[in-house]
Amino acid sequence: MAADLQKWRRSLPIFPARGKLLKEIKARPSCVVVGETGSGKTTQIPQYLLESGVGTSGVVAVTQPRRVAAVSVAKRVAEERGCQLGSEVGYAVRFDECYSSETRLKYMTDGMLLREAMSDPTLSRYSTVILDEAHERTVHTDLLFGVVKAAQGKRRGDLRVVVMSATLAAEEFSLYFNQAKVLYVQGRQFPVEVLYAAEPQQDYLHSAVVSILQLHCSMGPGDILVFLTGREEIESVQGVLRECQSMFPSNWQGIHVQPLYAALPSHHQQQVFKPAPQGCRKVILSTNIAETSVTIPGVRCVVDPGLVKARGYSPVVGLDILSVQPISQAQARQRAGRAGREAPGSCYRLYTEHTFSQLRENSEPEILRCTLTSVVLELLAMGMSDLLTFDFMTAPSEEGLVSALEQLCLLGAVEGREGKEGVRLTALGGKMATFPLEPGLSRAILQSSVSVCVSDYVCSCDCCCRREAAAKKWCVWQLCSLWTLSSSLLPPSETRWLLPTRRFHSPHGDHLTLLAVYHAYTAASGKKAWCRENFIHQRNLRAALDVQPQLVELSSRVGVALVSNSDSRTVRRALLDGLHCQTAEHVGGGRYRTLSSRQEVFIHPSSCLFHVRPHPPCVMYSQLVHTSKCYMRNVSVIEADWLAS
Ligand SMILES: Nc1ncnc2c1ncn2[C@@H]1O[C@H](COP(=O)(O)OP(=O)(O)OP(=O)(O)O)[C@@H](O)[C@H]1O
Repeated sequence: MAADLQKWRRSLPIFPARGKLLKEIKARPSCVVVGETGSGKTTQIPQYLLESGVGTSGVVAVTQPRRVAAVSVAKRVAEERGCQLGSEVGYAVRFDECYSSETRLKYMTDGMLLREAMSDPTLSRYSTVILDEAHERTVHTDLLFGVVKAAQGKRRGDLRVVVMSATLAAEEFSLYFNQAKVLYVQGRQFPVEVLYAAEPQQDYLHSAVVSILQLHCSMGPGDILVFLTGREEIESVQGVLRECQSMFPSNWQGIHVQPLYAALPSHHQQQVFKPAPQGCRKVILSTNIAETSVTIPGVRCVVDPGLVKARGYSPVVGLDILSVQPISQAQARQRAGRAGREAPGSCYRLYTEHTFSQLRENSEPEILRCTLTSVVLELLAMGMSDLLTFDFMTAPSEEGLVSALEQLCLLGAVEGREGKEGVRLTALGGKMATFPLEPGLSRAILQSSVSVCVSDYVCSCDCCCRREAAAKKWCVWQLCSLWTLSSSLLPPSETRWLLPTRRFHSPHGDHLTLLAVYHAYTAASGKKAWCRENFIHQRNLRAALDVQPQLVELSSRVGVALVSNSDSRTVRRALLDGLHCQTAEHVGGGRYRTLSSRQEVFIHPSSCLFHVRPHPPCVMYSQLVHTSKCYMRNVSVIEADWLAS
């Protein structure tokens, strides 16, 4: 096996360029590598560096925009090197780490490296930082550009930076890193035939289902990867396929569906990399998290409806809204690239060639289209008190920065002059930055820990967490751990009202419903059977619980005692401390208006408050999603007079 893999490595398009790449990369502090998808950038360049001895002077970090890619690529590279994952090759993603003092090559999400930079701005542990999939321009990658450049400019002249991109538009990266040399890797591994719809499709979900069924009947061996926009769509397509299978078992029995989306816990995501059961064809229904870096073994065909759910800042609401948008041409190429990784493949675009030509070439940098509250908190935690001097590759708008500062001021995280210069992080802000959560959630945890003190004891270990739950104590921090995976814990919205989980519905809303599910699960004796009966994903719930000890540890690191509360009211008030900008009042007929911007919003059908009558007069929510209307997700009832205090 190891010998086969070595042969395979030598057959990759990047291999002939190995010597030249190493020479160029080692000769200069920064360079940009551009290569087609599948040429071998992500898996091979870090190994070449390791083999040339670079890892001995410090760890080689490779950043990825997404968890699933960081974990799956680390596994693959460990396999290619014949080592155990966590030894020479490891990974670090939010709430899941697998590396040791032996690790020389670490795949990590861009967010994780940024967190390390907060306590170690010169990244002293690393000899080389490889910023992969740079063309995606996630907020965290953009911030890392500034962080590594600043580190090189200070005491780390020896820090080597490699920016890797699959698009030819490398000039911007080169200019930013002081005219860094651009190295081109020729060739892709296998051809991918791209086919377009002859006419625009009215209903892309219907077209996706039809394409899957037709391909299943007509194509040879190989798996199918379908890009959809979110969990709801994935589950509805999965449902339709299941119905087809039960109605026409002889035709469709061989289809083995695997969902893949960000809120699925890591181990669940990793299932898609396993082969389909004997005699079956894997059909992977995925969001855009499978778009870059990942190789899903067996995939020969991609179905691409050309859409993505992305967040965008709404100046009207003053918050990010998730909505479905057309992808860019670069994304479409990345998607097609997933089909030609192990053999020639094909990609069915469910839109016309004309539509493709109208798509924007590259995605707009995320930093230009999201709220900057977390970004500003992270920058301040890294000691960048003058936001105007931060060397952004693409600077966000001044209004965006000011509005983020205002939000952080309201959350008690910053103090100082009104404006962008000379602001300081408060002690609370410093603690908030320690948690890898939205600033509002961190604030809620800290607030409940400090002032909501009806606790009977202080929790400091994992088994305490379970005792708290058994005693049905309400803990904001436990809730936050569930929240990180809330969208994958409960059954899909359209069936939720018919299911036994309905009995956990709290009249106070979704946050306490989640806690009620958690309490019932903890108290259940046969947990597996309980989850089956209640349509709860046990592994997802366990993954959420695994987050708890980490929150406990982070809290003790900032000198905070996590406490429990005996009533749900106190928990909601603590949550409101973090979410007070995300509140709305009922104005009649199920219509709500946000208190900050008077935007019209509705309770999402997945919420346990959706059917509640009369409508709660005042609510807080954790997210806005725009589909046919603007919906609030994860909604809880609050009392209007709490807002005044
Ligand atoms: N988990 C895996 N299983 C099987 N083959 C793999 C796996 N990961 C990578 N490969 C093989 O290695 C090749 C190179 O992958 P790599 O991720 O390094 O390419 P890349 O140039 O970084 O592409 P992209 O930008 O699309 O990620 C793939 O085309 C595939 O053939």
